[in-house]
Amino acid sequence: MTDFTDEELALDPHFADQFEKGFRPPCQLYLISPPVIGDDFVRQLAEAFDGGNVAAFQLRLKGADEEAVARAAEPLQKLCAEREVAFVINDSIALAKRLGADGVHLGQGDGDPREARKILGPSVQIGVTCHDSRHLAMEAGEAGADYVAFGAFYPTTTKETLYRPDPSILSWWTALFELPCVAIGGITAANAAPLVEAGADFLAVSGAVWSHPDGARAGVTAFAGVLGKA
Ligand SMILES: Cc1ncc(COP(=O)(O)OP(=O)(O)O)c(N)n1
Ligand SMILES: Cc1nc(C(=O)O)sc1CCOP(=O)(O)O
Ligand SMILES: [Mg+2]
Repeated sequence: MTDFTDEELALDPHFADQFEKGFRPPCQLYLISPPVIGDDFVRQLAEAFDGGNVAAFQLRLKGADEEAVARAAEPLQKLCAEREVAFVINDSIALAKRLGADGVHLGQGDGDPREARKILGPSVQIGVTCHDSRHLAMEAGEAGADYVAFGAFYPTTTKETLYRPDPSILSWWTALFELPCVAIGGITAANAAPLVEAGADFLAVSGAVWSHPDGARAGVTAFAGVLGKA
């Protein structure tokens, strides 16, 4: 654990200089699977992809054992490859390695990003949960993460959450660092605008897509109006 405060890090020009300032692409959608999926989920995911541009898909099956996640992953990973959507495994560096996933998402208790990099190599995307903490985000950047995730910005029934960042953490991050930031937690097409305006590079969304009353395709399409409008 690096021993310095948020304030010290924020003022450290060397740390900030690790990331070149430059062009930020428009905010994109990062789709998170429901925590439990049925046999029909490949079709639902294809429908979601038909609804608009999705940059990444995270397979997040909480409580399922590795074999079950690996079985579920096979057709989903194939579909993602066909649609040029990055396929990200939640929680498990070992499973991401075994499947040849495009990325792994690590919570604060899911493993060390430096260890993940050693195991997965330079081209696999490593994301790190940073809750509402500038300090955790700077540590993740220093450890070689490819993105940092802040949340939960809004109440959500998908996961029990303890943190509620202000959108200004996104503008603070993007003003200092080129490393992409992800906003997550209770995000809908109706409440996403402040996050996009604050500089989120990705909106990570689950419930608003999978529980959309008109289906997952409409759930993705609903975000078209707010994405990239900062
Ligand atoms: C993009 C993204 N951000 C945050 C999380 C949450 O990760 P974690 O804190 O490890 O919680 P679980 O998702 O494992 O319950 C995420 N999965 N994806
Ligand atoms: C998986 C997850 N992580 C969060 C965090 O705050 O780190 S919130 C969350 C749930 C995301 O699903 P929904 O879009 O349905 O709220
Ligand atoms: Mg996790």
